[in-house]
Amino acid sequence: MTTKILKPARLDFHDHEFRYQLDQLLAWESVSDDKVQKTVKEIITAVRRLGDKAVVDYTCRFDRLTASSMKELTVGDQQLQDALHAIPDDQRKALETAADRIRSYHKRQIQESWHYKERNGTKLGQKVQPMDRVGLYVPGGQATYPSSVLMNAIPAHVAGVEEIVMVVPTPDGVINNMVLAAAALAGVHKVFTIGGAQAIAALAYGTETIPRVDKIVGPGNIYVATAKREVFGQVGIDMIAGPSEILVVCDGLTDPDWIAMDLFSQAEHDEDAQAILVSDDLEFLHEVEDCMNRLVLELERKDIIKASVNHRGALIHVPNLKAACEVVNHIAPEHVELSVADPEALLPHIRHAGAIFMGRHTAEALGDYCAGPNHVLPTSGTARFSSPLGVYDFQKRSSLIHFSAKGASEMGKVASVLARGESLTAHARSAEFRIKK
Ligand SMILES: NC(=O)c1ccc[n+]([C@@H]2O[C@H](COP(=O)([O-])OP(=O)(O)OC[C@H]3O[C@@H](n4cnc5c(N)ncnc54)[C@H](O)[C@@H]3O)[C@@H](O)[C@H]2O)c1
Ligand SMILES: N[C@H](CO)Cc1c[nH]c[nH+]1
Ligand SMILES: [Zn+2]
Repeated sequence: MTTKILKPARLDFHDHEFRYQLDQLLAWESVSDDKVQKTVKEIITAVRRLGDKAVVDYTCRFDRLTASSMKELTVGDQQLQDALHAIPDDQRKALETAADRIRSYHKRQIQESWHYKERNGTKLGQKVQPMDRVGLYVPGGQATYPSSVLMNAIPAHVAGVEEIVMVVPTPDGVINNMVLAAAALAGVHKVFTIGGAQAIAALAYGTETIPRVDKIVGPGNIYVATAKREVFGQVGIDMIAGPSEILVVCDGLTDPDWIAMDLFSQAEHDEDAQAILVSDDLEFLHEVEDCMNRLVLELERKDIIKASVNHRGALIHVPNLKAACEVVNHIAPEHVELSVADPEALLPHIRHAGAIFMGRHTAEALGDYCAGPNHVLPTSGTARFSSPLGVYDFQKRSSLIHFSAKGASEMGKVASVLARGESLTAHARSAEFRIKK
């Protein structure tokens, strides 16, 4: 008998410790890890004090480079265009197809300015405008992500952002041409080959070379996520998009090989990634575990998958699919696959998930690349209050208020009473000056 290398946790909905066991598995300790926070704070302080020099030093240390100035970490326009021409035809076509689909999906998210007029001529509304300058974080530590370039940059472009600055780490100095080609295709304006907390700090505070941005978006590892949380307030951020997660709900009738590989598709991102299968068919859970143990041997990233599945993976037995939806809502996963005969019937019960993949044929991997919706999604339960990255993340709103003389006189009386109730007499008198005598 061969020993199984993958041993995901086995949980049972009816076990009296089920909630406790599940919460233990969900805790992503590293986010609040004191050591990570200390490191990130030190990096941010150094970048604020020393600018480019600190960015270059940390980049050399963490990405194993030998650069001596930011010039060596800056990618010029010509290099982006060269990369676009250098990649093989099939890669260029796939990037273009994905870009077209992402663009056409995101165009539907554009928010327009609006206003209305009251009877006395007063006009009220909201002016929607793009941000001036945004920073895109494209991860690059353990894998390269041309798809994340498209997912970050296209919505920014559709929103009309004037300047799009991208950062991407290049460990050991290896630059991925497809990443640069995607940046050229998506209309990124500036690219720096830096990553981690030093890149986030540079975008948030600016350095001699790196312009300070208004908002930083994009996924990343614990250092990136912790740094984004730390600089929030100085700049806007989109969400905490950390290690990838997949939760598959299956009625036991999908090919177990498909389900095993769907789980691996997210486990292979990161040792901290999380892959969970929930089913009302106990026999099917055993079958999937066997498939996982057979298929993992064929995969290049088996070590990462092993760490992810054995530390954070789970096979959960539930009494029925309604209970499966309760589990989904408790976890609020980044991705949920409804691999069941009638996904529409389950949909009304799903309240919290970054993206919902409907039916046996909808592999989550399609959403990662080319379905059209964004793959930058809330993780670690934050789908309870966060949404996918979208055009709305790159637009901001200002209220519009234009009183007619009659409107100012009428509302002046209301404001006066409220202001005096707050003992703010300058407010009251400012409103009262406009009341018709
Ligand atoms: N949620 C999403 O939308 C989404 C999309 C794509 C990827 N992801 C996730 O993004 C993450 C990418 O992580 P990654 O590591 O591959 O790349 P990354 O670019 O996020 O991190 C690499 C950087 O981390 C920093 N770093 C590494 N070790 C460090 C240390 N000991 N001290 C200080 N800094 C250190 C370095 O500066 C390095 O450049 C994965 O977890 C993946 O699952 C999420
Ligand atoms: N699954 C990731 C989001 O969690 C996105 C991605 C990019 N490439 C492959 N997958
Ligand atoms: Zn993925």
